[in-house]
Amino acid sequence: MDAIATPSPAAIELVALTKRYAQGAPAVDAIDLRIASGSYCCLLGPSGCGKSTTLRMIAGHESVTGGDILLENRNITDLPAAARGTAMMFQSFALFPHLSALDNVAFSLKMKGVAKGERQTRAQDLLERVSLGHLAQRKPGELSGGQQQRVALARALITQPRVLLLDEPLSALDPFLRVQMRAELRRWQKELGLTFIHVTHSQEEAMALADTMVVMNHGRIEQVGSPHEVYNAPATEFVARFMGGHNVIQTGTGKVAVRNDHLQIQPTADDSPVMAVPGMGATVTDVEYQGTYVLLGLQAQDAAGANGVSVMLPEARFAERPYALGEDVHLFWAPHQAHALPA
Ligand SMILES: Nc1ncnc2c1ncn2[C@@H]1O[C@H](COP(=O)(O)OP(=O)(O)OP(=O)(O)O)[C@@H](O)[C@H]1O
Repeated sequence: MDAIATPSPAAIELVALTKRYAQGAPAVDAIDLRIASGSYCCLLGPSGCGKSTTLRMIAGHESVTGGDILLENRNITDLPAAARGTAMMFQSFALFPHLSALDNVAFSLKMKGVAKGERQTRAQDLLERVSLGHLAQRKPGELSGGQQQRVALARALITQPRVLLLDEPLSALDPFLRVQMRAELRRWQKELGLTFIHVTHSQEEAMALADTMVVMNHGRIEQVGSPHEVYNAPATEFVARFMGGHNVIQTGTGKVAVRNDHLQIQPTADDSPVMAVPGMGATVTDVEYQGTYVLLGLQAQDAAGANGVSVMLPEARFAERPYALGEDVHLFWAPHQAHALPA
C-alpha cells in the first residue's frame, strides 16, 4: 500500500501574514513561511524590513492585519500571548533588577498562581540546567552579561514553550561575549530540541546559528534556505548584496552574482589563455591585508559600464604574485560559479 507523504507538521506556519500600521506599504506583506519543528530559524534583514514585526505577531505582542499563524497545526492568530505555546527572549533580557535570578525565573509561575514551593523548585531546576544553580540568589546586577542571558533563557523556558522567540538576543553583548553566547544558544537549542526563531540584522550571526535563514526586505521574503544554500546561490540581487562576499556583475545575458573568493585575476601582461571563460578587464584600486587573505578592490568594465568589484585572494597566493594599486588585470570566473539573478 502506498503511503501518502504528509510533511511533518511545521512548528510554525505563516499564511499570507500581513501587518499594516498606517497608510502606505505594509510592514509585513502577505508572507508565507513554514518553520520545521526542532529547527533553528533566523529571520534576517536590514532595519525596517519587518522581521521584528513578524516575530511580535508570532508572539502575540502585535495584532495581525491579515493572514494566519499556526503552531503545530493549531491556529493561534487570535490567542493571547500567554496561551500560544511561545515564549520570548528580549534583547536587553528585560530582567527585574530587584528580584533574584530565582525569582526572575519563577515570575511567570507566580503570575499563574503556582504555589511558592513548586515554582521555586522548577525555577531552581532550570537554573541548574543552564549551569547557574549556584547563583540563584544573585540579583541581575551581580551577574555577568552571559549569566544574565542564561537567566533570561531559563525564565523563557519555565512556561514550557513549544517555540522560543528571540529578538536580537545578542546585540547588547560585547563582540567577544556575543560569539561565545552564540555557541551557547546553538547548543541549548539542540539539547532542548525546541524550535528557535531568532531575529537578527547580522548575516554572520544568522549563518553561524541557523538551520534555515529567512532573508527579508520591505516586508517580503526574498529567500528561504540553509546558510549554505543562501550564500552559495543568492536568489536575488538584494540577497547577494545583503549577504556580502558577492559581486553583482552585468554580463551580456543579464546580472550574475559571483563570490569574491570565486573571482580570479591574472595580470594583463600574462599571456595564459583566459578567453574560454567569462571575464573582463579591471584595474586594481584597493589592496587590503586581512590576515588569512588579501581583499582587492577593482574597477571593472562590465556590460553596464564601470563597476566596483572585490576579489579575495588567499594570503599565500597574493604573496606569490602581489598586485599593486593601478595595475591592469584580467578578471574571470568559472561559469558554474556565477549565479544568474532575476532582472
Ligand atoms: N508601532 C509601529 N507603528 C508604526 N510603524 C511601525 C511600528 N513598528 C514598526 N513600524 C514600521 O514597520 C516597518 C517594519 O518594522 P520592524 O520593526 O518590523 O523592522 P525590523 O526589520 O525589525 O527593523 P529593526 O531591525 O530596525 O528593528 C518599519 O518601516 C517601521 O518603521
